[in-house]
Formats: sequence, C-alpha cells, structure tokens
Amino acid sequence: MNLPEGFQEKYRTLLGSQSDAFLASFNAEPSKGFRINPAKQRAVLPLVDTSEPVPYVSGGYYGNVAGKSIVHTSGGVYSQEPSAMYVGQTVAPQPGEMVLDLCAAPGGKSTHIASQMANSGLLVANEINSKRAKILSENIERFGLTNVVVTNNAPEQLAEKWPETFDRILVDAPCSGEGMFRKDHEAVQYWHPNYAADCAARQKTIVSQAVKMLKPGGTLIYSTCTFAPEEDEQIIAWILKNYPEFRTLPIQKYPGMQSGQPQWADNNPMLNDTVRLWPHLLKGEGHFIAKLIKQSAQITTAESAKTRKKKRRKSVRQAMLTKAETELLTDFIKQTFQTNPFTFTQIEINDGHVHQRPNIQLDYEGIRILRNGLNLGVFKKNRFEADHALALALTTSEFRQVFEVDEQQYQHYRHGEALAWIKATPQKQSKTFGLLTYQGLGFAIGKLVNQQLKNYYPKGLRD
Ligand SMILES: C[S@@+](CC[C@H](N)C(=O)[O-])C[C@H]1O[C@@H](n2cnc3c(N)ncnc32)[C@H](O)[C@@H]1O
Repeated sequence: MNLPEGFQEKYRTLLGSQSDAFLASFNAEPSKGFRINPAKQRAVLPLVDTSEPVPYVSGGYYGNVAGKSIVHTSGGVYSQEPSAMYVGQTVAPQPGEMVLDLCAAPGGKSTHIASQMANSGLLVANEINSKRAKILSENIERFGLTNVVVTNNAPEQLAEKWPETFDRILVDAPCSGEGMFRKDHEAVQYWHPNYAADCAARQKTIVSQAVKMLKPGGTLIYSTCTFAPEEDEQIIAWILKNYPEFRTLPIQKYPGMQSGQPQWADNNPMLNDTVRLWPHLLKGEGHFIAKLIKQSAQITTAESAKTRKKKRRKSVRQAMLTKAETELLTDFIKQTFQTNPFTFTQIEINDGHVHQRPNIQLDYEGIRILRNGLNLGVFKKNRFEADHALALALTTSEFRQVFEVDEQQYQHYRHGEALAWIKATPQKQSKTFGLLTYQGLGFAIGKLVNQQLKNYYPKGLRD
C-alpha cells in the first residue's frame, strides 16, 4: 500500500524500532470477523465456522460471513473486524441501564452493546448523518433488538434535552481512520499532516456534549480507529484536564494489546489505563479505547434542580389506539402468536404505525426518531399489516405458523417473489401472518393466501 511520506515519518519517529513491523502490516490482508447474536446463538452455531474465537470477545470469531447468507439476514451475526469488537466488550453495559451510543452508525457497537443488555434498560443509538442513521436503524432491526431507540441528531441537541441522563455513554468518534487504511484504501487519500488535529477539534466538541449527558458516577467510553495520538491519548489528557471530575478506569490488556502512551500526550500516568490495538501486534485493525468515570456532578445543583423541574413539567406524549384499532390489533395478535408477546402499556401509534416502546421512556420532543423499540406493523384501511421487524425480534416458538423454506425459496422470497405453498395443512390458517424460516432461522414475515405465501419482504432489503 502507498502510504503518504508524512505518515511514515510520523510513525517512524513515534514507534522507533517497532515502526518497520508497523509499516509492513499495511501490506497484509485486513482481518475479518463476526459476532454471534446471543439471542440466536443456538440456531446460528451449527451454521458458522467457530474454529477461531477472538480471545477477548465472547461470541466473537475470526472469519467471513456472506451478507446474503441466512445467518446474516436473520440477524444471527454481525460482521465486524475483531479489534472493533473490543469496544463493545469494554462498554460492558449492565441490564437495566440507560446507555447512549452517540456516534452509532452503522451499528457495530450498538448491536454489541444492546446484545449484552438482553433487551432490558434502554440504548439510545444516535447518528448525526441521516443516510447512515437509516442503515443503523436497519441493523438494529436485523439484530431483533427491542430496547433501542434510534435517533438522528447532533450531540448538542441531545445534550440540551438529556442532561445527566445516562449511566454509560460511548463516543466512537469520527476520526482520521488510520487504523482502517488496510480495509479502506480510499481513506489514505484524506490523510494530510493536519488531518489528525482537525479531527481532534471535532472530537473535543462531541466529547464536551457527552460529558453533559452522563450521570454522576456514570462511565464514558471513548474510542477511535486511528493511531494518531492527537485523537487518542491527547483527547483523554484534554478530558482529564478540563473535566477534573473524570478519572480513567483500567481496561484489561490481552496479549498483543498495549497501554496508551502517556508520553504522546502530557505524561499523565492515568493514560496507562487506556488501550491500543496495533495491527502488527495482534490479528485485527488499529484501535484505541479509553474508559473514564465521572466522579461528581458536572452541572451545579441550581442547574440540576431547574432541569428536574423542566423534566417534571413535560408530560409524556403518547398516542393511544382507538377502540377499533385495539380490536384489530388484538385479532392480529391472537391469529399470529401462541400467546401475546407484547406489553400493551408500552404500545404506541404514530401515523398508523404501531410500535412497542422500550420500558424506560425519555422526553423525545424535538428529537428525530427513526425507531422507538419494536415496530409491530401498520393499520391499512380495515386491516393490520405485520412489520418485518417481528420476524427478527420474536422466536419461532412464538408464532402460530412457521413456514420453513428451502434454499431456492429463500432466494426467491428475498428477491420479492411470492411462494407457492401447497404444504398447507388444515391447522394452517389462511390469510394470517406467519414466520418464514430457513435453516431454522426466522428471516421474514409472510401471509398465506390461497396456497401462496404473499411477499412482505421490505423493498429496500430485496436483492
Ligand atoms: C467511527 S464512526 C461510528 C461507527 C459505529 N460506532 C459502529 O460501530 O458501527 C463515527 C460516526 O460519527 C458520525 N459523526 C460525524 N460527525 C459527527 C459529529 N459532529 N457528531 C457526532 N457524530 C458525528 C459519523 O457520521 C459516523 O457515523
């Protein structure tokens, strides 16, 4: 790979005797990996090669999974390069917590974080870029997550709304991406001697908003996929200097991982707690991770009281279903599921679209929401149409009708075609929704009508 002269010089100076190995690593193949969705593990394990586990991530494996394979489309796995998996592992959310992933698209860390929360508590997965936020939302859906709200806002807008709200915040910052040069050759072209400093300025702006949203006692995780000290140790040194209520927490170092380098910033020994993953020392791309705890209140007591009052004044705006809509939805649930899998008190309707919000609620006025928990479906004239998300969030045993398809039918359905279905037995009810599975994994919703499985595969996902 052609690396800019300035880049090579910079890392020769910083890395000394290690620099040859470091620069040579750019000519090696990038590492690939996938993470198994714990909720679908039993069905996925026989279908993937788990011979090479990533030693520092439970459920993480080296290898490649095709995007069109059933383990991928059913949300059984998330393809993620191995070093990046250590970020979600370091976040280590506890069930029931309120977590914010501030720079979340396309969703690698969010899907990992939410998987560890086992659908309890709340994860707000935010992405500033609207196109990327849509992809994030699709990945949250694919992973079958029901406790996630996907938002599309600038960090400043969220901080205004949610002061001292979260137990954990991840800032997986936009960065110069030097650690991804092997994966994305184009990224090299953006490199210039001041690029890291430009990125650092933006990172400080983002972090300063994250700091406001963290509860006292809360944990901030900061990560980048770059080697540049300006964006790594120097950002953490800046946080420690400007926000004295923060201190670092040690991150476990597995073989091949190194401590952050205090001498690349202001020599603060706390930087030894941070971790660097180098491509010449382990099988993975370049990453930096820091974990910090906020020890005391960031905003003054007077300000907190004002915020609490403001929060109390805001009533929760929850659109309710009409009697007719409730009846239609109840019929749909009875016909489709063995027992009611939903919590009615959390069901809301927005423009005919029905969703079950997570059980922890925030004030979302003025916030752009792309997904709020689990999408159930939409009212259309006098019927209720099931949402694709149900196929991914619910298990096969929850559906009354399960249609196990073969390889060819799997491909056809994903192209958008209806399937002839003559296997219908008397107990298979006509005109009701059911789950399509392939190799035991649910991947779509379908409706059996006159010995045909009508296609409900979302247009945007067809191929
Ligand atoms: C490293 S990527 C995040 C990757 C993601 N966490 C994952 O694991 O899939 C950084 C993200 O920050 C977003 N971003 C860019 N500028 C931003 C800003 N000023 N504030 C917040 N996020 C920003 C980018 O659009 C990008 O999606």
